[in-house]
Amino acid sequence: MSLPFRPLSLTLQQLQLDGQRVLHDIALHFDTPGWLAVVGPNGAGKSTLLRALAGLLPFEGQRLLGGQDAQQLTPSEHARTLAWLGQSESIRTEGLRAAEVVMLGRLPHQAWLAPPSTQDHAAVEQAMRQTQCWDWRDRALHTLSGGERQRVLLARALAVQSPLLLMDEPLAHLDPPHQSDWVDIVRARAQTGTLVLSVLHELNVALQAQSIIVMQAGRVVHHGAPGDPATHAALQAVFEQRLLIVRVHERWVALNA
Ligand SMILES: Nc1ncnc2c1ncn2[C@@H]1O[C@H](COP(=O)(O)OP(=O)(O)OP(=O)(O)O)[C@@H](O)[C@H]1O
Repeated sequence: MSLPFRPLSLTLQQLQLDGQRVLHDIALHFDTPGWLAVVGPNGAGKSTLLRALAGLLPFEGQRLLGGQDAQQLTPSEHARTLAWLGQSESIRTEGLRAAEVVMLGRLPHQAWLAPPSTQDHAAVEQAMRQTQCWDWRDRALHTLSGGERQRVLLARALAVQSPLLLMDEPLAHLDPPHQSDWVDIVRARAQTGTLVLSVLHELNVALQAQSIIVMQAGRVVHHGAPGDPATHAALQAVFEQRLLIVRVHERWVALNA
């Protein structure tokens, strides 16, 4: 059972990496569950923003979780509250079976050295069935294809059952049917009290989110609904007017111009 939803806020004056200012002047507040997409051109700062929101990078500013300084939470409370799926994650998985990798998502729920509970096993099975990787639960992760592996890593993030779920390029390696499945999964999670923040390069998937955060040159330049003409204008501006956004079968679709 997931924890109750907690609002997440970020007030960031600046974030530097190796002495370079990568993000600046960002204020974001998420006070309801839902699915949001972060988009923008290469190098805009999307991954860095998501890492800052996840508490993985230090910055000048403040991050609040449930109204309190996120640094005040214990590591395991933080890990139960916020699950993270990184871009092209390289975890040391030699010898680990897919189900064991997904079980890593349950660590924040387990007492020190205690074996996984019935609830942990149920959460792993549910997540692996959702991402359709249960059939290869006994296979070593390194023997899986890129898309199969990504579905296992996605299951690991889902198995945490956290109220906040941050994913950087979760659709990497996924074929179109599994991209559609991912949309169904995050929509279902959003409806049951989870905030899903996802960095996406696939604009046509991002346009199905509840809300879109548009970034350019280290800043958030727009935050709005996918059907809002202001969102379309912001997307066209950051992508140098090289896309068209049109309505097809009740959906907004981005076409290369
Ligand atoms: N360690 C670093 N030192 C200096 N600059 C960095 C470092 N890591 C990233 N950057 C720079 O920070 C900027 C933002 O990078 P980030 O990965 O957040 O962009 P992004 O929007 O996710 O890009 P992409 O769409 O290409 O994945 C880029 O210009 C990048 O070159």
